[in-house]
Amino acid sequence: MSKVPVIILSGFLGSGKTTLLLRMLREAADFRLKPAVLMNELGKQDVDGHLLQDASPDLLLTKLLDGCICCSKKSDIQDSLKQLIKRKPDVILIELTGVANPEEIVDALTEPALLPHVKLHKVITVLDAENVLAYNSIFASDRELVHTLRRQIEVADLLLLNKIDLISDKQLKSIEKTVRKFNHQALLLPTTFSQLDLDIIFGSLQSRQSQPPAAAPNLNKGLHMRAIKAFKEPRPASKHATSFSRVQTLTIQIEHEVVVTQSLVEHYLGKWGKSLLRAKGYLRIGSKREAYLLQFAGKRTNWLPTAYQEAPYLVLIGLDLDVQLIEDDWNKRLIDSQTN
Ligand SMILES: Nc1nc2c(ncn2[C@@H]2O[C@H](COP(=O)(O)OP(=O)(O)OP(=O)(O)O)[C@@H](O)[C@H]2O)c(=O)[nH]1
Repeated sequence: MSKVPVIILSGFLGSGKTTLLLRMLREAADFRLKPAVLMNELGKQDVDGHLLQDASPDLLLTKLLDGCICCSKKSDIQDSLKQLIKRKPDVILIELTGVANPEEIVDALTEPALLPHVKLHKVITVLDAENVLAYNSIFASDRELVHTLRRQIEVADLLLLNKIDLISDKQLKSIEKTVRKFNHQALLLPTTFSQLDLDIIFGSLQSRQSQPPAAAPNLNKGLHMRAIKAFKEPRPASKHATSFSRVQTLTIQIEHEVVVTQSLVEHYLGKWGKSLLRAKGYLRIGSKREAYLLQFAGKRTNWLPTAYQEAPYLVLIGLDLDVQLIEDDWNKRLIDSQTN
């Protein structure tokens, strides 16, 4: 079965994520797409879930309430997504809480139970144009939050600079300049009420329904909207790079009998510098062939003994990774280590 594309919607509280999601649900049918939604809210009360259900009564919707899935509810992501996948959606939309780091969710998609079933399509970050420049000073005492807000911008494939009805042209220019310092590659669209031509998001997706997908209609031709930088889909570099996102995931499958050393793996991971955001995997280490769970984050590598018995593998998550180069480098190191 082909992997279900996943679109992650991130952005600070009140920026316009649900407004965008509602729009996407309303227009998905025009692209012959059956979407499913995983919704995460910080509170126990499910306000946005009701809005979605009202707008789209047959919606495949799962909610994770009362906590951010990138920390306390991480273990629930798998179960929720598996439930949705069973219902055979064409695309899964995940709306994060305003304080979530989208990287963490990309990471969760690479867990063994999900990796064969889902692939990242895009990370979309919605920014509140009226407030985005003030966040750094407002939250100066909370470095983690400032970091999270910056990562929401840095890893996005599409940035909506929303609520531009509330700012002047001069402010808009200044925000564009600042945002571009953190992400010069994403498509950056100024919007009001998260209105954009959804062909940008849905256009490359295929319906799983039997009928061939129709040419995607350009529903928003009349919108006053401009792309600040021409959008260029990254070309898949190898069979692994099936994502249309800048955040790429490379899975290296390793033969059962292959044994590696910790230093080989650590040198290998260290080579990719800032472009490597995260790595993890299950590997057999040393002459005793002991199984270890590898966790690499923030340039630190941790090894934990594990009872994992399946075939070893290594997952790398990074920004604009040269997947072919990384794959070739691994194979070369492996051959060198086995022949020495
Ligand atoms: N003036 C103005 N208001 C907007 C715009 N986009 C959204 N809003 C309003 O801003 C409020 C918050 O929008 P939501 O879409 O719920 O924002 P959110 O990011 O989902 O918020 P959280 O669920 O708190 O994270 C709502 O009242 C929207 O109607 C816009 O472009 N301009």
